[in-house]
Amino acid sequence: MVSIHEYSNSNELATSVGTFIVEEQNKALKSHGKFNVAISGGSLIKVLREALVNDATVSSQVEWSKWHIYFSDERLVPLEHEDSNYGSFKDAVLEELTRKQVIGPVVYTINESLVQEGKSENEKVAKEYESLLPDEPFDLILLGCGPDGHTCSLFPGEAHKYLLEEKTRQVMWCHDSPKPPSDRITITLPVLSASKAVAFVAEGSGKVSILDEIFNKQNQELPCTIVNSENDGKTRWFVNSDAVKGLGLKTGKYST
Ligand SMILES: O=C(O)[C@H](O)[C@@H](O)[C@H](O)[C@H](O)COP(=O)(O)O
Repeated sequence: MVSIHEYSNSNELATSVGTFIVEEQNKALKSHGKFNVAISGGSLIKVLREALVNDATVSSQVEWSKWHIYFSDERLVPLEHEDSNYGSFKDAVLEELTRKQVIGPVVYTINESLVQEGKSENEKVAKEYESLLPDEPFDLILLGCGPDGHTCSLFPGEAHKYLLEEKTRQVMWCHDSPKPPSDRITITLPVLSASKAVAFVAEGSGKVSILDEIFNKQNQELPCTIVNSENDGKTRWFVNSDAVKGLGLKTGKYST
């Protein structure tokens, strides 16, 4: 069963996400001495800042030097561009670690020089990024949920079916993303299915109707529903009360 953890307050939600991440970190360190985690862009990054940097209890337990951080999807723009997921994560978290003189994680970015060469290099960017992925399954993949039910840069609809149907490649690319910017890379469903744990974070009243589609109507055309179905038992959703208002879902707090 997919667990849904609901919080009325955003700080409480962030603390809970942070506690969960530390728990997964500790399991990974015990089993293989490092923590391989993939993160998404969008509002998740603000939650990560709150959870892993601002929250004193959680941040004191994060062993950053043992983290290997990848991006579950990345926008194909220069790393300093305001749309770059790496850039947002750097501004929100990495710079703060530098300021505090914390030994930081290893962070795997796209090859920026290929991005500058333009769309013709998208496939190469994806292939190179795939070659950086860990040999073993991810310990944790952290996801967001778009208002159309996309996650990573796996979008619903005919035009993007090829992304969902990919069975061999671990990283795919697209040049017509419905959410700007248009050119992106994304990990694929087999990578999500292999991951030891998967967690979504979704906040705000703007998510109610898509969460209704995902959880109540179980719309199997939606990437988020597919991830839930393929990863049943190891998937958690951290939501705030506004995002699930009136949906009648069975929710409970996360506990270790
Ligand atoms: O790079 C991206 O755009 C993301 O990885 C994307 O999949 C995001 O997680 C969702 O669109 C949810 O975004 P919000 O949490 O901001 O709604």
